[in-house]
Amino acid sequence: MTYPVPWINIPVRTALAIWYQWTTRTELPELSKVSVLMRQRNKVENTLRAMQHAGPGTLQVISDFDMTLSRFAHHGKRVPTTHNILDHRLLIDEDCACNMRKLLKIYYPIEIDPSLTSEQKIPLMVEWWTKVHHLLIQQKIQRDMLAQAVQESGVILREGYEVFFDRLAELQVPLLIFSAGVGDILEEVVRQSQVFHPNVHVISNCMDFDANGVLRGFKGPLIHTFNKREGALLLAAPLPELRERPNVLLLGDSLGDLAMADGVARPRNLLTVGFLNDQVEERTESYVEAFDIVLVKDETMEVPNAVLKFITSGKDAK
Ligand SMILES: Nc1ccn([C@@H]2O[C@H](COP(=O)(O)O)[C@@H](O)[C@H]2O)c(=O)n1
Repeated sequence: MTYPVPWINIPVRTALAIWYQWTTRTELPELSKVSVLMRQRNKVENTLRAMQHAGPGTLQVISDFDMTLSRFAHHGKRVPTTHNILDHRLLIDEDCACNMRKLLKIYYPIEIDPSLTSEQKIPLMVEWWTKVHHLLIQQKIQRDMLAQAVQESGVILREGYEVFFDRLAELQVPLLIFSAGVGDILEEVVRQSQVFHPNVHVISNCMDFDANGVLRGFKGPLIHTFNKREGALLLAAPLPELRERPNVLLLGDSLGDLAMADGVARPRNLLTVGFLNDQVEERTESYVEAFDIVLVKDETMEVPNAVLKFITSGKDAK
């Protein structure tokens, strides 16, 4: 007999902990779905209660963008990342597109390879991002064309994203989108999805345009998947909206995303949710070890929305 278990390769201790979490009651029924894995459900529930008790006024949400707020796949097809949205004839020529795809084929497997450490990956990620940004700058991309490229790209946010963004806005909880993607594209996706509310802040690789609106470089320090700690300390920590909020709900799809909360001064409670989209068997163990809640091949915001509803349904919530 076969069972629909997506984590067959994990140690017995972890498997038993997950089994226990499925067979006992929880205050959040969404956490009992088979796609939800938790190493320590008690810790998750205690953190949720502590955050609920502290109220939404103490909460901030920090989220990655590509393949976290945006979907990994839709109808069996990969959804483009913000970098891949730029692969549009309005913006770049065939040669450049071909080179970018070649680089993706080389470096993406390295990015998600569970047998390599972050230290081993970092120089290669810097190489990838630098080469791609260089190719893009040579294309003299026009700012005015970005909106159309996004519109025609097929990018799509996770099911239930409206509830997530709207609830945060309604409660005035800051949402920091911290992305190693392309900031201008990310912002356009959020804008076209009609959820770019005033509580949304973006840290990313932002394009630098000349007076004629032509791309001439990227502003600020390069952000890749595995240097988000530096970005958090340098760029997120000074943001006044986030400084006095010690409770953090963090969403990511890479182990590197866990560093996005490193800039939070005096953190009190941190709840981390990891979307495990790709190479599931190989990466389940490391994700379950690293994230509090792991969502396996889940293209929805169902669990983050349930968590958010729970945290913000206590005192001083609307
Ligand atoms: N040339 C590139 C470089 C990176 N990517 C992908 O973008 C993701 C980074 O953005 P986050 O919002 O997730 O921080 C990363 O996971 C890379 O796979 C790309 O597609 N092309």
